[in-house]
Formats: sequence, C-alpha cells, structure tokens
Amino acid sequence: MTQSSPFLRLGTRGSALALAQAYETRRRLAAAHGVPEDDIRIDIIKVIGDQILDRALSQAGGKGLFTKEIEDAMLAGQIDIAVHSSKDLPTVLPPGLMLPAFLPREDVRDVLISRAPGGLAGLPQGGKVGSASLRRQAMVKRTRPDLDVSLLRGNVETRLRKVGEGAIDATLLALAGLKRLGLIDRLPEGVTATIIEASDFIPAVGQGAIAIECREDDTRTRELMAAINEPATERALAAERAFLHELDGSCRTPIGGHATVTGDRLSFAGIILMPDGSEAHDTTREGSVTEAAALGADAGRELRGRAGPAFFAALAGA
Ligand SMILES: NCc1[nH]cc(CCC(=O)O)c1CC(=O)O
Repeated sequence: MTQSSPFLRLGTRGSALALAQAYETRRRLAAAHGVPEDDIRIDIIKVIGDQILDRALSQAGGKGLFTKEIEDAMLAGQIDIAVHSSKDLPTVLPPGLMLPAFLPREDVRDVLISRAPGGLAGLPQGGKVGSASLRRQAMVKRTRPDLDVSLLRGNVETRLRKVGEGAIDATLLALAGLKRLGLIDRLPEGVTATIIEASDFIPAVGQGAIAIECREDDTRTRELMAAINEPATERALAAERAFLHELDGSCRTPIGGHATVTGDRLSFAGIILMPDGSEAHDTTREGSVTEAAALGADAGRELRGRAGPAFFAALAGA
C-alpha cells in the first residue's frame, strides 16, 4: 500500500503519553487485522489544552480542550479514528461521533510522588502538594487538611522533576501514565512513588483506559475497531461515564468514579467532594454488566440528591 492510501488514519495529540497510547492502538490494530504497522498512519494534531499551562483547565472552558481539533479533523474526513485517554473525554461527544472501542485498561490507581517515604501520611506538616486535578486536590485536603495544595500543570517529567528538586513536597499522578511512559522504574534521584489503593482514593472516571473515537456513519472503521474492543473495560466505562454525566456538566466538580467488572458482574464506587475537602458524599453499586450505564446514572442521582442544591451552588461559586 502507498502512503497516500493507508489502511487506517489515526489522529492523536503530540504529548509523549498520547503518542504511547497511539502506538499501542496501532500495534493492536495491526495484529488484529494482519496489516503492517506502517499501513496505519499517525497524524499528530495540536489541541488548545496543550497550550494552557498557567491555569486550571476547569477555569479555561473545561470540556473538550484535548479533543476538539482532533474531532474536527475526523468530521472533515482527514482521519478515521482518534485515540484518547478516556479521562480527558467529555461525557457528551459532538454529534456524529461515537466511541467504538476501549482497550484493555491499565492500572487505575493514583500514585503519590514524594521525596519522603510513607505516602500522604509521610509528608511533612504543612507540606506543599502540587496537582492540576480538582479531584486529587480535594482528596488530599480531605485526608491531610494541613497540606498546602496548589495548582501544578505541565507534563509528567516536569512534575517529577519539581518533586526531585524540592520545589514541592509531592504530586499525584496516574500509575497508568507512568507505566505507559516507562517512568515508573526510572524515577528521578531521591523520588519515591507510593501507590494509593483505589478504595482509599477513588480514581477519575476513565483513568487508565484508552478510548477510540470514530464517525458514527463510518461502518468500515466501526467494524475494524470491534476487533480491539475489550468488553469489560467498555462496560466499566459505561458505568463511570453515566455517573459523571449525571453529576458534572462543567468539569468543575471534584469527582471520582471507578467500576470493576468480574465476569458478568459490575461493582461501582463514586464520590463527589467540595474542593477544600470539607464535604464528601460517596456511594457504591453492584449489578449486572448489562445494566452498567443505569447503575452509574443511579449512583450519580443518589449523590446529587444527598449533596443537595447548596453543595452545587457552592461549587459554582468556588
Ligand atoms: N489529564 C492528564 C492525563 N490524562 C491521562 C493521564 C494518565 C493516563 C490515564 O489516566 O489513562 C493523565 C496524567 C495523569 O493524570 O497523571
């Protein structure tokens, strides 16, 4: 096949993590369909979210900051699929687009990166923690109200370096990202990683899962993607995304949601918090994988009711 007519055209952001995910997707597609990897073209597309480094993404418009330009290229027919971190995907996609596949999920847990050993409990009194995630900021404050939690953006390597150099005492990262970048085994000098269990620190909706997006009317691509979809991850994501959809249209709610699938059973845990950790509401669901989305949505409605209008009004003003 010539370069002008590849088997498939894949669009991705250009970050190291995004590229690692694109390569994994290409590897799986090539193996599933018996084509050379070179026949799957990778187009790097710049997105606005990569240019915003000075403020929280929730303050910069929130939704779709990492996806819009890639989705536009797909709607214009320039690429066939987009590869995303599920965590960065809005719950409502632009009209005409869908998620035909989720790859087998990486580890969903968060990792505390610090110089002092012992995880959150080991951090010095009043220590500085940097994170860009409202969920991580709120959960840290909930367990350690004394810590000084502030905004920290930038790529994974920069954040690791800031901890190593002592600019901050700790940060939190997704173990999935560290593994995909091969960084978990080569952390900077003096820096330790402590895995935090998902039951103590509920991960972000979609954490660790790679999502493939395509056009609804693109039958060929949809059929090709079916071969790399992992149903257990797809079901877990259906529950988590339904939960998120029920609770947050703004991307400004500190929120965690995590589903696991064992055979035909699904377990879900979800939490919403005030940004300062002063208030939190959590719940769980157990049920059949066939009702994944309904379980997640129901958990979301429960928390919406329990938190009450005052909680959301306070968030809007936060
Ligand atoms: N928002 C950035 C982002 N999007 C996905 C990951 C990690 C990989 C994943 O969760 O799948 C990260 C970095 C992080 O949270 O440490």
